Amino acid sequence: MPRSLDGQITMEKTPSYFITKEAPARISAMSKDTKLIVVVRDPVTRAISDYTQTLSKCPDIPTFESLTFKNRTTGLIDTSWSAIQIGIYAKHLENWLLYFPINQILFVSGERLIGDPAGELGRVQDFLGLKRVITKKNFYFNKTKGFPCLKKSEGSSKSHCLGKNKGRTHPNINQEVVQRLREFYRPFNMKFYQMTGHDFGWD
Ligand SMILES: Nc1ncnc2c1ncn2[C@@H]1O[C@H](COP(=O)(O)OS(=O)(=O)O)[C@@H](OP(=O)(O)O)[C@H]1O
Repeated sequence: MPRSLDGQITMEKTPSYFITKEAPARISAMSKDTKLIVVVRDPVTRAISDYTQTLSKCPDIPTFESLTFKNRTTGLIDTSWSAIQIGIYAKHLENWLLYFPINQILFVSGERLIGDPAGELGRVQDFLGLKRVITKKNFYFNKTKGFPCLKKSEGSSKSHCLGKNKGRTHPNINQEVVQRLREFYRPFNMKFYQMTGHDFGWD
């Protein structure tokens, strides 16, 4: 990580940090004061999104339904499948709390990031001790993309939406499988709400 000068913040984004066992110790050894931001969304939708991304690269993979279960008849979920494993947020968070206090971690709601991007980014700016420079005026809803996008900024003639690999259409998943996954995640979600002091409403 490059050093920051006074008045600067160095930021780095790596989605896999949150689930990487060695990451908290390494980051803490680099700087105990590092502020951490984690974007979390409903783990069931997250698993389907993850699967959609893999499917776009490898169209021949088995169905979501068949990858979900170790045993479809007994309903035993395959927790070794990364798409499922990553969504057990409480378990990953436990590992971070061995090295960082909870108030040094901001949990951003993936759902609110879509529904109210300015509100969620307001929380991010507050957490980082920044003036709220990004506000509602910076966003518009792009009907074609189906997501909020950034408005043109001063000096730039272009508005900006996230790329084609963000906001893909998800395949239809068997509702019984979705229900079973909801049951599976419920206790982990409850624990996560308790640990963070925030109900993300994924039920
Ligand atoms: N404004 C805007 N535009 C497009 N997409 C948006 C936006 N805000 C949040 N999202 C959601 O971001 C999801 C993709 O992010 P990822 O977590 O997969 O990104 S990362 O690759 O892990 O960095 C992506 O998931 P999918 O919908 O499953 O593609 C989106 O739901």
